[in-house]
Amino acid sequence: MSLIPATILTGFLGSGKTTLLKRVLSEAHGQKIAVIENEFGAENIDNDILVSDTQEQIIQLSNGCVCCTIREDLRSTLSDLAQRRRKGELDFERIVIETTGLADPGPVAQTFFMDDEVAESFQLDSILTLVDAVHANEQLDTRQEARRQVGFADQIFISKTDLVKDEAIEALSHRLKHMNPRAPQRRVHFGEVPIAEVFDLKGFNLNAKLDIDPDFLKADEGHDHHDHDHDHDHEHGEHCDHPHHHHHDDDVKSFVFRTSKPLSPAKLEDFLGAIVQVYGPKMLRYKGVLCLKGSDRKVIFQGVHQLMGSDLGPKWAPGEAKESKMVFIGIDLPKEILLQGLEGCIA
Ligand SMILES: Nc1nc2c(ncn2[C@@H]2O[C@H](COP(=O)(O)OP(=O)(O)OP(=O)(O)O)[C@@H](O)[C@H]2O)c(=O)[nH]1
Repeated sequence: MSLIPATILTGFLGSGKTTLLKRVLSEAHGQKIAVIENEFGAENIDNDILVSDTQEQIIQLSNGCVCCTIREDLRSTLSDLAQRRRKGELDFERIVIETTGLADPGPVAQTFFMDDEVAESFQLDSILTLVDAVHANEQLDTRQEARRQVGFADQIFISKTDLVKDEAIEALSHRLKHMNPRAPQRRVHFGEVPIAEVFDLKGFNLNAKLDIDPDFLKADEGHDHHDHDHDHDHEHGEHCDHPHHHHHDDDVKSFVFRTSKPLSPAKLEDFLGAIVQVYGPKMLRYKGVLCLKGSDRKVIFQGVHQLMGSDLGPKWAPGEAKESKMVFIGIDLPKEILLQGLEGCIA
């Protein structure tokens, strides 16, 4: 049986991974695609966003990051999928793994080489990295995960170019080229991209990854992911000596707000508008599915720093509990202020 091509979709928080994936799934008519969704927060919002008419299998790996704490889940999920496919219980031709925005793609890619069972069934086709034209410079300046995502990319997609001047995009593109000269770059508008530039790129080049990470093919016992007091901030992933070390669980935290009472759209707009003015820089990512008073449809609300927006989602299903849930991911977020303020937005 031929190997199942696998694509790792990565990119910092809110860079447009789900938007691109949704687009690809709806365009890839006739292809059966299994999707592994990994979210950092305790609630899976992407599931609500990723409603698609195609028949892909969507498997959730929530509440932990696939590159570290739940890496074993990824391994077992992949072998389980391959086994069920062999038995004829599942039918899919390829797999896409959407990582959390805080994932280091290195260890995720490693799974395809280090684990015999996975390696026997899957072949890593490429790592696709979304780069948010609005926030990338700051993310690359401050977050090692963002730099690793660019360093490991086989293909870079620059999103949100509609919000940024051309000169700024060119400067960003230049910076990305400097960080990763091998990866072709392409601008994408709300995930619009020809499918031929997403699948079967045969882009994964092991030698290039070994340049970035000489330990890529070594078993990582002894690597402790969270117990390091140094953070090697190299612009070039290529020169990082300690690629497995990262800190996202330490400084980035998430929490969830839930209510089963409808929210007032006006109060919510006022409150969130004010909150992002003050705490926007710390608000790496927030998203939610909301039940607003006067609306029979779900409202999908989300943002990155000061940039927020909402879309109408599907209708609440008959009998479905109309619960609003919002996940906030950030650094030193004022959890109590946010939770109390949101309570105050109940209609
Ligand atoms: N203006 C603009 N907005 C975009 C574009 N692509 C995505 N977005 C918006 O950016 C926000 C984040 O997009 P997502 O696709 O959810 O990002 P993500 O990378 O999946 O986010 P996480 O999984 O939370 O890390 C959403 O509000 C999108 O509508 C784009 O090209 N232009």
